[in-house]
Amino acid sequence: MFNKIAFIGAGSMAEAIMTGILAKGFLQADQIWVTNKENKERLERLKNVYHVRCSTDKEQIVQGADVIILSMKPKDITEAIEGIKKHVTDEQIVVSVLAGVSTGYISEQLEKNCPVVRAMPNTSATIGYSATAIAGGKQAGQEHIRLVETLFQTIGTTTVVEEEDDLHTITGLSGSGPAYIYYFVEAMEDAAAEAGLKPEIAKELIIQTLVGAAEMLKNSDEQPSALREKITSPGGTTQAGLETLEKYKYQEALMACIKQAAARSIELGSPYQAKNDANKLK
Ligand SMILES: NC(=O)C1=CN([C@@H]2O[C@H](COP(=O)(O)OP(=O)(O)OC[C@H]3O[C@@H](n4cnc5c(N)ncnc54)[C@H](O)[C@@H]3O)[C@@H](O)[C@H]2O)C=CC1
Ligand SMILES: O=C(O)[C@@H]1CCC=N1
Repeated sequence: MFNKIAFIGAGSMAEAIMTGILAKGFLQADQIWVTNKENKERLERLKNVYHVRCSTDKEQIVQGADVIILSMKPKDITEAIEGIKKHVTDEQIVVSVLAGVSTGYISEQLEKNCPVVRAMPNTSATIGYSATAIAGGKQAGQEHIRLVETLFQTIGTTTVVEEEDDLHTITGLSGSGPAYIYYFVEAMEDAAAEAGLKPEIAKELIIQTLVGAAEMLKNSDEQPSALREKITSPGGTTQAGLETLEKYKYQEALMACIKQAAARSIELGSPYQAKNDANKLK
């Protein structure tokens, strides 16, 4: 399906995606080409660990790639596109995993008619468990979106959204989401340690509790609130715990967290809106 994929940006997200692709055998290592801004040591490491092709020669990276994955920070998008645009053709699919930046801006900077697709994965891609949301830009047809879905399905699930602007909320929800879970686990570990539990015992119990709750959410027809109520015996331990969370406004804090992350996505993308962007922020 794809003969060559080019990553422009060689950071943690690019690494997570390429790890997933390689683990699934979707592409061979020598079909994955990677470049970054100027960190040759980092490219050398990726080459040694994953046996992918690394180069600082942008033409060599981009030429003949079926898909070009933009995976730099939003602030670097303009310079990165400047570095590759003369090598990009209308036949290539450009995929951006950048928070906030619109497909319209990317098309405008590329000065090409190639399809641009925006994807928001998360780092669980590393083990094939990303929840990736995808939205097509103006030049992207259903066939391009489907091809991009096929690619991202190697690193987890894909969900196509009609409204590109929904990706801001999604970034705050599932793009950043794993970090909130890890933060939550840090607190559980600290609480266990303070109470004198051995870290390895606590870790095993915490992880299985998370996996079990996730599987319940996935497999049960019941709402999260109903599942919660089943655990909460009147006057019991769970009630005591939940009341404490309520006292600390836990739900309010989490909702504010997701809203703030989404607002930050809008903010990060705001310098990079296309002049004539149908997807311009309302
Ligand atoms: N880390 C995460 O969990 C997620 C990140 N993202 C998005 O992925 C993107 C990358 O994030 P990370 O991998 O965490 O960042 P990172 O800082 O680890 O990596 C960024 C990479 O871009 C390269 N770069 C910078 N300027 C460049 C240029 N002009 N030409 C070529 N390469 C250039 C850097 O050298 C570096 O290799 C961001 O836009 C972020 O919004 C999306 C979903 C999840
Ligand atoms: O923190 C960030 O900006 C990126 C986007 C989603 C996850 N990490």
